[in-house]
Amino acid sequence: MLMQDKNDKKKIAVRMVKFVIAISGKRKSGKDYCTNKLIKAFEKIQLPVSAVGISHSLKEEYAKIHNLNFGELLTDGPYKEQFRKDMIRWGEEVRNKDPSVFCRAALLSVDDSDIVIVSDCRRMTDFEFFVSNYKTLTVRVETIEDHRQQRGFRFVKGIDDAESECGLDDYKFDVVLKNITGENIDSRIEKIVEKVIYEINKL
Ligand SMILES: Nc1ncnc2c1ncn2[C@@H]1O[C@H](COP(=O)(O)OP(=O)(O)OP(=O)(O)O)[C@@H](O)[C@H]1O
Repeated sequence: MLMQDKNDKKKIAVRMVKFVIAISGKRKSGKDYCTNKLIKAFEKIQLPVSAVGISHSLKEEYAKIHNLNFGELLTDGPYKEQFRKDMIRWGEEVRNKDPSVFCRAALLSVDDSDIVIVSDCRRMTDFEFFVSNYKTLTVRVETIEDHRQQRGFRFVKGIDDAESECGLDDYKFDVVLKNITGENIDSRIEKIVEKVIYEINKL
């Protein structure tokens, strides 16, 4: 289990990955959308890349510990809704003891990819973990407020003003990726790919 052998897992995680693209952004800014674009761009030039999610690993651990259906927890249906509050509470409790626990777990799901995209960094401790353990490019996905709303965003007190949503607002990101609906972002994605290749070649 994650909590029992965390030191072993930390060692393994640090050994496996060559480069991390750490993506953050507000809800519905388009983190997943841009992650998929990046994956395709790397695949096009046959560079092995994996994408992982920190919240995905939290849900996986929560499901294991509570003997729940992990697949159902990943959906937005009523099953997840039953456990949502407790899952958040549990996640906070675990993170308070060990802030990078879910970051490490996320990287453990990677086989042997040189490049890993972490699609949902939300907290300063997430960035601190990746930046201090791996060669990392920090990316902020930004869009226009109206576009977030068109994509389904509605402000929720307690979520959109919480640390998990605002903790990285003042971070100095390596790249700010503008993801405006209707604009072709392919050249911005290619610039990131070029930056990553340049950094990897320096290793
Ligand atoms: N540039 C774009 N053009 C068209 N649709 C977009 C664009 N960016 C995002 N979307 C759409 O907006 C919705 C939200 O995007 P996405 O899931 O990538 O956001 P997110 O930041 O990962 O959201 P969350 O934080 O809620 O997980 C999706 O349906 C996605 O396909």
